[in-house]
This record gives sequence, C-alpha cells and structure tokens, in this order.
Amino acid sequence: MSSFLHGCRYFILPLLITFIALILIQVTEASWQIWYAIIAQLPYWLLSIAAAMALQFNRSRLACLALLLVAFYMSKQSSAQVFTMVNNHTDELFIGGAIVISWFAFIKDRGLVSSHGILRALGIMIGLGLGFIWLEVIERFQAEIIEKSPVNVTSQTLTLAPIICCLILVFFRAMWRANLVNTAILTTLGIWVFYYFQPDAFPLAVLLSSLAVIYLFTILIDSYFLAYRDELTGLASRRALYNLVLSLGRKYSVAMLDIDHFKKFNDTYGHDVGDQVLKLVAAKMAQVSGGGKVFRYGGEEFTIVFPRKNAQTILDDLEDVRESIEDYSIVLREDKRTKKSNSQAKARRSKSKNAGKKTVSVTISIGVAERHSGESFDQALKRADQALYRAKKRGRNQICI
Ligand SMILES: Nc1nc2c(ncn2[C@@H]2O[C@H](COP(=O)(O)OP(=O)(O)OP(=O)(O)O)[C@@H](O)[C@H]2O)c(=O)[nH]1
Repeated sequence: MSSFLHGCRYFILPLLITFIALILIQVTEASWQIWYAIIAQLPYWLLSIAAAMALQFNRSRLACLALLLVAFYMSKQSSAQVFTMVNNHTDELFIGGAIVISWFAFIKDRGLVSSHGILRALGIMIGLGLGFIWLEVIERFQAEIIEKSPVNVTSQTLTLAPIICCLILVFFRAMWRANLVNTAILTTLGIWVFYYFQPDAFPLAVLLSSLAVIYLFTILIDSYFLAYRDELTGLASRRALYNLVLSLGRKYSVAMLDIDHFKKFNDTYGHDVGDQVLKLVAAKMAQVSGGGKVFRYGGEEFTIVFPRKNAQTILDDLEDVRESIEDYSIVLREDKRTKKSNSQAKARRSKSKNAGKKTVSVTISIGVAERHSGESFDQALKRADQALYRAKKRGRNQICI
C-alpha cells in the first residue's frame, strides 16, 4: 500500500469520520436531548469498556487515556471536596492534561502491570505537574519574558504556548506514523482543547462517549488487522486467504508465487535487506490486475486468487506481475548491506539507474491452477504448487500451468 493510501486510511479518514459524526450529533441534538439522563452515564460505561478492551489487546496507552478521562468526567460530575480542588485549577489541568495526552503519542504500548506501569503513573503525574509549573512560571516572569522576547508575544500566547506545541507535535506524529492509535490520541487532544475553549458546544458526556467509541473502533480494527494482515508486507495473511475461501464460488483460479533463490539472496545481502525486498516485491504483487486478491502465504511464498476466472484469462495479469518484478531495480540502503555481491546469487546489481547507489533485482516463479469440478481449495492450491515446482525446474522466472 502506498504511503499516501496508508495515510488516508489511518489518518485522514478516521479524522474525517469523527468530524462528520460530531457535526451529525450537533445537528440531531433535539432528538437525543430527551435521553440526556442516560447519555450522562454513558462515559462511565463506554470508557470503562474501552479501557478493559484496550488492556486485553495490549493497547495500554488507550487504556490509560480512557481511565484518565473517566476520572476527569467524575471530577466534573461530582461535588466531592477532592474534586472541588481539581476544578479550582482548570487551566493547570488543561495544560497538564494536554501534555499527558501528547506524551502518550510518543511512548510505546507496554504492559501496565509491570515497572512500565509505575513509569506511566510517574509520567502522568509529571505531565500534570508541568501544567502547574508552567502557569506559575508565566505568572512570575511574564512581564520579563514579553519584554525580552524578540517577537511580539501576548500573555495569552505565552500561557497557551505548550498547547500549541503539543498540537503541532502530535499532529505531525500522527501524520508521519499513521496508525489508528496515534490518530485516536490526536483526536483526544483535539477534543480536549476544543472542550476547554468551547465548553458549551457539546455536553462533556457526548464528547467523552464519542471518544470511547473511537477507542473501541480503534481496538477492534487494529485487532482485525493483527489477525488478518501480514505485518512485514502489509498484505492479507494466510488466515485471510482461508477466510476468503469460504466465500469463493465454484469457478476460480489460484496462483502460487515464489521468489527465486531467496535463500542465496538472504545469505548474500542479509536478512534485513531480504525483508526490505520482500516488502517491495509484495507491493508490486499487490498491483496485480484482473481482480486478483494477493496473500502472503508464508516466508517468500505468495498466493493470488482470481475469483470467477479460468487459468488462461489470468496469464497476462500474472505475466505483468512477473515482468514488473524482474524489471524492478531495488535500491539498497548502504548500511543494510552486509556482504558484497555474490556472482552465484541470482540477485543482480546494476549501477545504470540510481547512479552511485547499489541496486538489486529478483525474479519470481509462478504456478497456476484452475479449480476443477468437485475439487477443494486445498487441492487446487496443491496443483498450483506443483506447477510452481515445474516452473522452478524449468529454470525459474516463468509461469507454469
Ligand atoms: N528476509 C527474510 N527471509 C525469509 C522470510 N521468510 C522466509 N525467508 C527465507 O526465504 C528462504 C527460502 O529459501 P528456499 O525455500 O530454500 O528457497 P529459495 O532459496 O528461494 O530457492 P528456490 O525457491 O528454489 O528458488 C529461506 O532462506 C528463508 O529464511 C522473511 O520473512 N524474511
């Protein structure tokens, strides 16, 4: 998947959906207002469920955020003495909260019942403390800072400086490392800041319930990808292949693809470069035409299923894939190369393109089988595998039926 598509799927699309959902919630306010007594209880339930699920699926950052938001909601709903103290320091809590949320965008998910849990708790306290420290510093040295500043700053800009920094940092983090968790954290920060400046635009219960739903979707979609996507190549996994098989009709063709002499390639260039090449080759396969669905079967083997197609009609599509991989000059990152080129290896280096940089190329062999009447998927796949074996025997870099 190109980085643009990846960015759209994990960054732009979720933000857009959240934005549209919030607008819809506002537009339909009259219809849900009558349910407000129930809605007011929702954040407790939804955020607790999100926290429990996040812990179950090792998304500890979302779990922490959900629990912190429950505590925040409780402080807003309760009149207990301890919460009155909290509510008297709204500005400090706002800045500290934004720092804590942003910090979560830059750390990894770790088990909470471990030393990491203690570090997380410490980090949260430090983040919240920084909110207090910042406002104290601004109050004391405001005049001095404004006077000495080379650019024109107001006291409000100074107060909000950490928030602006947090928003910029988390925005770029979520954009460059586009994944659903980072986008959920950016959304949390956005809603946190929005609520501070526009507390009456939406009831807090609605905002927090929306966030809980976002967390739940993030966890569910993430787990789906974990189960059905191959982590290295981003292609659908073998499990996804057998899921597709359940919905295949009687007519289909299947192709097995295998990178030629990949063991030698690994031995020559190292496993890291091998991984790099697997990813790039997979990206080329993903562009197959003819309605082919591509899966990483395992190791350096891939499967393409063509529903409703016979073997003859897909040969051109597969030939295009084979050629595009053969012609592909893969630029190696110098530091990843471990050994010099081995003339025995099929991987070829050329300096023609990308002058000054080392390039390699690989070839693939392909075996194709069309489902025969009464045959199971595994039987068709086995025949594709036998055809692949013939392609290897005949000299590789070719297709056999
Ligand atoms: N870098 C890397 N290598 C892998 C991965 N999975 C499998 N391999 C390697 O792929 C190689 C497969 O080697 P073989 O099955 O012997 O076949 P081959 O060398 O490709 O030779 P032919 O298939 O006969 O052309 C092994 O060296 C595996 O270690 C992976 O995820 N990353």
